[in-house]
Amino acid sequence: MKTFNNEQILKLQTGVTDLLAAIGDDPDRSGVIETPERVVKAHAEIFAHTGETQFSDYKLFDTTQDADMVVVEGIPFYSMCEHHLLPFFGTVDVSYVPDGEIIGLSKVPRLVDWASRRPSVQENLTHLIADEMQRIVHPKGLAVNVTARHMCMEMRGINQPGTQTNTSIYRDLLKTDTFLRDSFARRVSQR
Ligand SMILES: Nc1nc2c(ncn2[C@@H]2O[C@H](COP(=O)(O)OP(=O)(O)OP(=O)(O)O)[C@@H](O)[C@H]2O)c(=O)[nH]1
Repeated sequence: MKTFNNEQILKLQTGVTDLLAAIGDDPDRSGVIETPERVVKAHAEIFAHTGETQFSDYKLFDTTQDADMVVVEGIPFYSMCEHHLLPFFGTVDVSYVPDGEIIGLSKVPRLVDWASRRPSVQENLTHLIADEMQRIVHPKGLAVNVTARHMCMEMRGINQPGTQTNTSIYRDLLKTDTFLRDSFARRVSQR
């Protein structure tokens, strides 16, 4: 969780109070009187890694099994669209072919969580996860697949509940080796 300083807390609380007043609500009514404080706490979690450029909570291990493909699939994520500050959420699938080193398995969902907790768009989230996997593991091949629902498309605007969006990145062996690429694509499409 992020720790906001006093100036940030005051700005956030004032912003929420002003927003409530601006939409025609009464910021002093009992139901919302503590809302600015709650929103600060919620934002400290939701936007915990805003501005951070490198994921650091990982461990690597040596391996000699460098021909195998590792897949961590169906990792849930929740993020916030940077255009409307509304949630987008779904699942991430990550696959890589190690080149002498493997990452601790739990660190892949941790990386996804780290990347998600900032204002973003789905394409940039997909790239951030891929670029950090690349930097950390230096794999022979890498694939990242993100499937999401966007509340900015469901509860407003075009108003299309259930629409799913998909973004994917394939690099090196996972792009050029048809067996590896197709087996990853088949796994994630069958889920
Ligand atoms: N490519 C991409 N677009 C996104 C994402 N999240 C939101 N958007 C889009 O950002 C666009 C913003 O367009 P604008 O025309 O500036 O905003 P708007 O008037 O609210 O657009 P509508 O949603 O069409 O009503 C919309 O088309 C959204 O669907 C995302 O993760 N990736």
